[in-house]
Amino acid sequence: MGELIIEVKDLRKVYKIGSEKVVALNKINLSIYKGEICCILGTSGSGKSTLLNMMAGLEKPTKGSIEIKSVGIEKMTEKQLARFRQKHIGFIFQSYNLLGALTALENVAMPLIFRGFSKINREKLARKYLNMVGLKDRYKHRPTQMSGGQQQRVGIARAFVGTPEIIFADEPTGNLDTKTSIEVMHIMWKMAREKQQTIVIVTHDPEVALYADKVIHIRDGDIQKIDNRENDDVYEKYILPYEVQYDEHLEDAKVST
Ligand SMILES: Nc1ncnc2c1ncn2[C@@H]1O[C@H](COP(=O)(O)OP(=O)(O)OP(=O)(O)O)[C@@H](O)[C@H]1O
Repeated sequence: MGELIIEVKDLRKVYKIGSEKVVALNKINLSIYKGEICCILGTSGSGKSTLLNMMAGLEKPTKGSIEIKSVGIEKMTEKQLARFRQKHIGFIFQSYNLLGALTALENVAMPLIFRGFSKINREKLARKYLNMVGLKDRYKHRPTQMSGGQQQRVGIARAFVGTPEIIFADEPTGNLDTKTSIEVMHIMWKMAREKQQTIVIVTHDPEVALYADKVIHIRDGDIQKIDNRENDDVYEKYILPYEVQYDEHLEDAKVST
């Protein structure tokens, strides 16, 4: 089965609003292995974001445990958590969360500051990752000068640039049209596979879940079922055909110029 990277045991989260209790997660048990592309799929209010936030150590559970690389993160202090996240985790957000005053290059280079890279190496790596997401000609652009799809590609480059072992993505295609969503899923899939990184994606969109090796169906705070797919299956069904189509477009472009 490979190396266990995230293990969630008997996880429960109850929010209290005044005298009312909302059970956001009931009793979640879950194992995620190194290199898996996972989707947490469910409708609005099912508990997806709560689960992701707890796996990322952004919220504390009411009960239960979360182990990442065999370390119980629910027991860590805020300072330990911050260091742990900087070292092992990348984030991708629905609304991109880029810094508006910075260029694409500066946004991507940002996580490398905390990892102790020199300025020259930060910029070199940031350029490499912007090239990988197809933004070779956008280094100097600021977020407002880019489309949503381009901004999310900057977000992806920023999440991957420090080669974290785990990437958490909360509705990464939530603000994008279908064509751009496919593009973004394609890029994330390829980048994660290249270095055997693990991705956990929260989504309400079954089309996004098509790219996952593991789909965790969640409803009313409970896991309904978990579907596992063969890695090659996703590649042959969704990645390869997209590349063939993309290459054809390139060929067309060559012929017409
Ligand atoms: N900070 C909070 N305080 C009180 N209740 C909360 C809080 N966060 C989430 N909830 C409740 O917990 C339940 C699960 O919410 P959660 O945001 O995890 O669902 P979701 O599946 O991510 O939905 P969405 O896609 O709409 O974000 C919901 O009933 C929600 O109202």
